[in-house]
Amino acid sequence: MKLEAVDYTADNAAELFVESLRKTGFGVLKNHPIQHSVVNSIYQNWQTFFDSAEKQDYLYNKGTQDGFFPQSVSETAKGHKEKDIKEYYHYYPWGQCPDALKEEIANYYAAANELATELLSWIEKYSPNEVSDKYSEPLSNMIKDSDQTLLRVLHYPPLKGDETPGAIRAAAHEDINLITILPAANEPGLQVQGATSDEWIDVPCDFGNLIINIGDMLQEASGGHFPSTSHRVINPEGMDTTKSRISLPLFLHPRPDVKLSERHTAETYLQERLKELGVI
Ligand SMILES: O=C(O)CCC(=O)C(=O)O
Ligand SMILES: [Fe+2]
Repeated sequence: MKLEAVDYTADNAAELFVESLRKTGFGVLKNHPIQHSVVNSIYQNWQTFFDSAEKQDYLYNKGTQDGFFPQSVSETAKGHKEKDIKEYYHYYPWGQCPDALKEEIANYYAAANELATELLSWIEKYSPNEVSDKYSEPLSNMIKDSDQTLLRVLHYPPLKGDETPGAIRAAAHEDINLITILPAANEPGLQVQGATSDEWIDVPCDFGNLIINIGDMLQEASGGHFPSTSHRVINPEGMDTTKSRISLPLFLHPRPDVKLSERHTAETYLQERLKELGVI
């Protein structure tokens, strides 16, 4: 299995992109409308934030889950024992955010949401009829006016050598939401699981690529047609251990009342998964 970047401006982009999602759970776009300079600036400004003591003033709110999550409360992936080696900030338009960082991140959030709406309409267009018949409403509509869509700014600190044995930057997991939009990070490390559980494929990380992956909610809504594929972020080696890695996944969440399947609304699904993660 290999992941090829699809040119967003090509005539057959939608078809190729959805084919990649169907086969691998992942799609990679180049020449897309998200500006590299904006992503680069966000990486730099948030690196400064993570390097400062100011981050402690924005500690996450337990009830609403917005704000800074230090390494000490960071996630343990489902089925894993060790915490991931990461700290992160959960940005929601209604949530807490340092004033100096707000405008830039809010603009990115809006632009990436707009692109997500288009990509969900591509996914719907290239869903076979028996699959799209299952969608309780158009996929792009499911995220409209949702206050649940989460922008996570992730900081993987340099490795110090005293990490818990077996811990990695992000242990293998699947995303919970509908789809995830992830600009290529400033350092490599992201891998997606191949056909067998021990095959890991590097996600092409050329700066400027945009990576999109299927989450469990779309897998649920499509009756398994679109697979929510396991992925992970491995630890750097050699000189790279001294470098931080910043990434910026946008997790598109439907409104809580959206019916995903006979079994689940978006809300019941999310609550079940967050409990498993140990964050609520
Ligand atoms: O940092 C990355 O490249 C991926 C992060 C990720 O998969 C996640 O936070 O769910
Ligand atoms: Fe993920």
